[in-house]
Amino acid sequence: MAGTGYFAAVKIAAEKHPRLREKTIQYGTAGFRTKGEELDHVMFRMGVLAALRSQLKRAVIGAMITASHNPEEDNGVKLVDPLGEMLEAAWEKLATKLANVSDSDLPAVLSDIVSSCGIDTAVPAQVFLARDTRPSSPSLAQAIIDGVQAIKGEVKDYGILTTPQLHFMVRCENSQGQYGSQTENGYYTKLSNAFLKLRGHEHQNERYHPQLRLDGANGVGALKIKEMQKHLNNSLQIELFNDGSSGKLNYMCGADYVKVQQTAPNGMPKEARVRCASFDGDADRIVYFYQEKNGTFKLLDGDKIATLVAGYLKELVNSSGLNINLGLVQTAYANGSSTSYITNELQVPVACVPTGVKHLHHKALEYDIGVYFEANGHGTVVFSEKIQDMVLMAANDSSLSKDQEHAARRLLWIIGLINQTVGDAISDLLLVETILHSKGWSIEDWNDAYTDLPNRQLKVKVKDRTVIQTTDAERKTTSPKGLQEAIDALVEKYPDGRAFVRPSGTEDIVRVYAEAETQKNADMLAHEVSVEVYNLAGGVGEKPTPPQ
Ligand SMILES: CC(=O)N[C@H]1[C@@H](OP(=O)(O)O)O[C@H](CO)[C@@H](O)[C@@H]1O
Ligand SMILES: [Mg+2]
Repeated sequence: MAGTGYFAAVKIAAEKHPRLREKTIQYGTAGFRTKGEELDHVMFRMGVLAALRSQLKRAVIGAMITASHNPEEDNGVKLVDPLGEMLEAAWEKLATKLANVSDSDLPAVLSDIVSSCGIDTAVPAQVFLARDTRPSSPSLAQAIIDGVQAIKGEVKDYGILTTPQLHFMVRCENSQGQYGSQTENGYYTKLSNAFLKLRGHEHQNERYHPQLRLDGANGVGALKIKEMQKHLNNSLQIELFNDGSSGKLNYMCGADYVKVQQTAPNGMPKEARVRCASFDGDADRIVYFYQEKNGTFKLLDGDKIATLVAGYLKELVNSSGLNINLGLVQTAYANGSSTSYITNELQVPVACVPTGVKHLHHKALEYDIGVYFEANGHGTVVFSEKIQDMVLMAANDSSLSKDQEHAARRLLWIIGLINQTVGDAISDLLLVETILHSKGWSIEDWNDAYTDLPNRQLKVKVKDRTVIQTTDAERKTTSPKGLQEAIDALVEKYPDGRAFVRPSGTEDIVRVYAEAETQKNADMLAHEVSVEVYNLAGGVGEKPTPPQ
């Protein structure tokens, strides 16, 4: 087993990447994320850690440099586990510890990790590396490379990729090609082949038109959708805006801006009834939107995508006659109308889990086919191995009826179209376009399936947000005393009222969510709940002010 001596080379390499500030940094739900200039030592150390994890798992580990929807000056890093999933929770703690130790303690802490995890340092280490388009990313990538090489690991540097593309590469490599080929071209080919088969020869179908306007958030998604388009044989015509040629990354554009501000991004024409979509800065989220004739903005977020996808998969499963259990996973932020629609109209079981993609992904794996989406537009579908084999057999089983075989074949192609590792804006876009095309729907038809309940999200600053403790997938509070009773009494006053509060995992605030029959009531309920949080959970600064 390696003692601190083994890490002497790390100590020397680390001198190029010193920890300049005492500031503590945490591996949160989305990895490390802060100003780009504060991350050099963190990247170096994550390079070392990724290499050690590669040795432990005897598999390739991914390192993605991105700060997603954050401003351009920010940056961050997320590590990717062998099957393309997010880093295991126990290692998030190790990552936090390693990022925060002093330079001189680095060898000792690494040595501890090696012995407590039982890592064989003689195993070759390999790390797949990629970055988004931020100006700080190239030098941070070099810091990761230095980290991996400090313990003689090997790096495959993909340069610029979307986050889900890197997850895809890691999965392909560790599945010995079963999932696809671990190149950019392999990614485009796999998804576009499936898309073109699903689309057939007709590009237009009833009220579906193959024209889409896309807001690329001035980020990596814009570059990569252009590449994907080359493989689509003009069957989908994407008009790209905010492509990064002049605008700033995520500035007044991108999926997060559109979802949170409930408005169209800058830099795009405002034309009624045109189908539009928006990617976030690293292209792992997507939302759709359009303007009504009277100018009203309509958002089709992760809940709308989830219901569209779950409904379509349910139809295919029924037509195929296969015995498959299909479920949908949401969080408490899912609009109440979407949950009723899925449960009552689509008759698909719904599970609710705490916020954070890893919780959704984990729960979705319990179903044969698990669909999951956060309201903000991050989501995908996962298929069990057993079901993938069953669908493959059925798609080639000539003893089945024509309808059954046809449905099984479409299911098979859908499996090929989906990036199962993580939410993927490009793959989700192609999936939504496939379903709308198949149904012959305009974006308005899609939106008409159910009407969202008006809702409001607010933030409250408190001294210590950990005083708020929750249960029941964050839908109820257990502390501080009296808060849940107060929320219940407020909710009671409003028809279709629902409200909950939880401490954010990414910001130092408490989030308040409320929905009700009218926007006015949703705004009022959210405000009243905020006041209770402020009073009972140690609010700081100005008291929440009532809605105008
Ligand atoms: C209400 C909301 O949108 N919360 C977001 C946000 O988490 P918070 O813990 O709520 O800050 O960031 C997470 C990571 O990106 C994302 O998974 C989640 O959906
Ligand atoms: Mg993102």
